[in-house]
Amino acid sequence: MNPSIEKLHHIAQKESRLIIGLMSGTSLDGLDVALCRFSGDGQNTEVELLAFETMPFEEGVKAEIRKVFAKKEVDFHHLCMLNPWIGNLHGQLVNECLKKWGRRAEEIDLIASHGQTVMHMPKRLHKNELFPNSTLQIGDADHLAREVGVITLSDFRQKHCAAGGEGAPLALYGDFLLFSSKQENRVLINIGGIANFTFLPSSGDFSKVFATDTGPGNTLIDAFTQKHFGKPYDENAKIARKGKVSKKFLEALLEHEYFSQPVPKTTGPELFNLHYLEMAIIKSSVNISNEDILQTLCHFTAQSLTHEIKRSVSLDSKTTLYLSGGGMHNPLLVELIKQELPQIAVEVMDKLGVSGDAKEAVLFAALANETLAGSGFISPGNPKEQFFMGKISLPL
Ligand SMILES: Nc1ncnc2c1ncn2[C@@H]1O[C@H](COP(=O)(O)OP(=O)(O)OP(=O)(O)O)[C@@H](O)[C@H]1O
Ligand SMILES: CC(=O)N[C@H]1[C@@H]2OC[C@@H](O2)[C@@H](O)[C@@H]1O[C@H](C)C(=O)O
Repeated sequence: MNPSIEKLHHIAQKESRLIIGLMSGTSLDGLDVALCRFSGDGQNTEVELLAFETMPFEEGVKAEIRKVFAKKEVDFHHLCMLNPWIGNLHGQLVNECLKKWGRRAEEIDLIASHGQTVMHMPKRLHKNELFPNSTLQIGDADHLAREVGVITLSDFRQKHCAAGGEGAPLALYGDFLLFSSKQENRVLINIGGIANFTFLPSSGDFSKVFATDTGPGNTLIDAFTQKHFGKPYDENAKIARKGKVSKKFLEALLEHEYFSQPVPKTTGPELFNLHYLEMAIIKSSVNISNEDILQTLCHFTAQSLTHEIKRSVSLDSKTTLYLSGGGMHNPLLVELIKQELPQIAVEVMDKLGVSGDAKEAVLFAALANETLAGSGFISPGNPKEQFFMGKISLPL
């Protein structure tokens, strides 16, 4: 038997497994690397976050990714070369983390790699009946597996699409396994480039659990700050706080069919980008300062998120909201979210034992744990069918 397959079989049966979860999101700030210890599977899954790092991308790396990121037309040669290059790069960053943590590759059972999303094209966006929901993550996992010398699971979103979903938000599955509670209904909000939330009812009934993207998280705030203020993001909303909200511009931003479509739904910077922003400025025919624009963009993120929560979840005193993702460090955004949901307790994910910055990387590790040792998840297209996510790359 192939020794790697034998090893995989052994790992699946172990009492506990060391899994490294990797996430590189739409903000392109860096690679999130979470070292987790898992035991059990399904609703008996237990996770301990042993170490976490965000390994920042150098400017040159960001520039190479931006050449293809969410672009309708790209240099195909470049895309082809980026795929193995990012796989190797992620591998090197994992090796740096292992060194920092004083761990050897041989101790790690598995890597769960999300890769870098470069295009997300669900049917609701491409509107072409000939083609299915589609999404593309690059950073080839064979290269990553060889670079680190650890079996790697990757490309989780394809199976979700193949099974009838849009390929996101996959947070649904990990959130259900790791953070369900019998004591309270939970709304787990993640504000990355795109914002999303998962609703976990205290009944534990999976048929009532859902997750959806809600619109932009930080993506427009970041893109606008980069273009007009030459900074990667508006730290602590310092610039936005100098401006005031423009009602007309906000209304124009909120005027898109996406916001009235039923949940679950996904989106990305393919829709919410600087072009979208410029169109909204033209539509609202306002003459506002860059500071006003940033202030209004914070309102846009907060309102699209909270409107969707209010529309699709019946909120009561037994509901707590937990924040994760980089946007939870934006004090203005958090203030606005709280204002929109005055009756609901708002906490940070850290309260549930996993740091809000690490959550998404931990989630992919949880998906890998389930693929290896569990009985799978209920398929998005057929509630009677179980499905598993992730492809296997062997280092040898
Ligand atoms: N102190 C802060 N003040 C304001 N914004 C902040 C702060 N810290 C982080 N952010 C925001 O968080 C972003 C990074 O968020 P995160 O790492 O969750 O994104 P991501 O994982 O790339 O996104 P996604 O979940 O959409 O894939 C930054 O680009 C910035 O907009
Ligand atoms: C296609 C893609 O990469 N989508 C990301 C992105 O970032 C946030 C939001 O948009 C979410 O849908 C998803 O990531 C998280 C981890 C998810 O699948 O739950």
